[in-house]
Amino acid sequence: MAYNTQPTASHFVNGTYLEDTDGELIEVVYPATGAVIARVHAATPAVVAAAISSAKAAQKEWATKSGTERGRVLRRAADIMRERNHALSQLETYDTGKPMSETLYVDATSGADALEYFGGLAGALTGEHVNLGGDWGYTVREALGVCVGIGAWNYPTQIACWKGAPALACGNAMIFKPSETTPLCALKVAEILVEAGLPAGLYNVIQGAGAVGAALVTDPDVDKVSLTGSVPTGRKVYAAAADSMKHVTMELGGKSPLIIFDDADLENAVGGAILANFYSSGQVCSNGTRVFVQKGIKEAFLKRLAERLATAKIGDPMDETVNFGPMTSQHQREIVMSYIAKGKEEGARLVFGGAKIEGDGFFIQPTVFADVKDDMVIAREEIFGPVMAVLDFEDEEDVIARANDTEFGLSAGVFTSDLTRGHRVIGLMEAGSCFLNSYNDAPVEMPFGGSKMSGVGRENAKVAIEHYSQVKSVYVRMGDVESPF
Ligand SMILES: NC(=O)C1=CN([C@@H]2O[C@H](COP(=O)(O)OP(=O)(O)OC[C@H]3O[C@@H](n4cnc5c(N)ncnc54)[C@H](O)[C@@H]3O)[C@@H](O)[C@H]2O)C=CC1
Repeated sequence: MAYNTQPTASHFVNGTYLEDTDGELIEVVYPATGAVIARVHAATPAVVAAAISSAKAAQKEWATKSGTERGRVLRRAADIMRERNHALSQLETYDTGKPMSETLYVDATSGADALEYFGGLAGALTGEHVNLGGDWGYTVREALGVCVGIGAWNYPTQIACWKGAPALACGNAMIFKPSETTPLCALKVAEILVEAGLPAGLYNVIQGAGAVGAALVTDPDVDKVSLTGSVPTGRKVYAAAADSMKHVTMELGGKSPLIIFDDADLENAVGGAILANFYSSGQVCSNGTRVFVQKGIKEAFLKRLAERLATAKIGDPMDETVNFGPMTSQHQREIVMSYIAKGKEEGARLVFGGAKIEGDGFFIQPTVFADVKDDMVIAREEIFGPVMAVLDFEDEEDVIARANDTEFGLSAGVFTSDLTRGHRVIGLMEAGSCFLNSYNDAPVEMPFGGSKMSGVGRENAKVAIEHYSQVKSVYVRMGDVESPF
């Protein structure tokens, strides 16, 4: 099977597709060709209200079901996603431009993993008994209510599931607003959940840009907001949510360090640096874009990196042998090109790529700058594209200080064959998601998220349950009440 790129309607609310053509038109562009492949409309206030009221109405009953019952629905949805992986991957490729060689293995697959994992966990959610010496207490893990998920454009299916699965497992409803750049795949997630038996209203998808996101974040009936996006948007959303004391999860940007010591296995270090910079054409929040390479291995590293980059197959993302696709939007390509120009202007040494690939799609060559200095713009700001900055270092203590000298704290990686040193250095990294002799793995069993300006809270793993539920404590007195009056 293959999905139509044009969805049945723009939104999915209360168990079914919903259209309101009064909303602003959003054209969906296939990044590999620049062709318009679908048209949707931003949610009007009426659509936002319908999404919130249906979520609110459905959530109460959902929360009364046993975890096992809720989990069963999520696990069924995971199975359906896996059965339709090819069609979902194709749609994700149309939406994002990421090559099929990635989407077939990472996007719907990772979404299904989250549904399966939290589906399995749902039945195990319990409170605690607390012995108070005669009296006693217990705790109950309760749902928060109506949760809002707001997504970025790089992993639309995955983000829709990483937020939806723990929310639903805990007994919440979820209203998901995809990025206006990639609106298609979340609708399929909603369709599949309903097919798997999810009652209407519990997973709604509405389209739109920042204004629709802001309308959701400020609605008094919304109890929690989980955003995946940039730091500037995170600041706005966090502030807006604070006004009514909503719970938040913030998965924001980064400028993560990858430290390569000269005793590292060269092939693995080069492979790690490639995964840390060029997967999804560099549009990955956790990318290790500041690659600190110890002097002794530097020339060998750069030589082997260039050799391996020259074998990247760039082109039609639907061709399953292609492994490097376009940027997701024309706008993002312009941003990345301006950073490449800045790198040249600041005197970094361009050792690979650096140019647009002419044609209708939004392609850029994988790009590497060497001799980058810590204060250069390309070493300080998140580029969100295929641009690696290689920085030199000699001393362990020095590189730790430099790696941590950033407002971000999403990820960090270390390559070394000295495991004692590896753990010592990783232990000192100010980052939420770290990698030792690896980079960018994101299994659902591991927490994912950042420290410092890169975020608040964690997605995935058992810890996500803490962010989609709250604890009620109940004190039980076994004797008489002693009061002063
Ligand atoms: N830490 C993580 O897990 C990840 C973080 N990211 C980060 O996302 C960014 C790239 O994604 P973009 O879509 O360009 O980010 P963005 O910040 O421009 O937009 C993110 C989402 O927020 C919405 N939005 C914008 N203004 C809003 C407002 N005032 N109120 C509510 N919602 C609003 C947008 O419509 C979009 O859905 C990068 O900084 C990247 O590092 C991306 C993927 C994963």
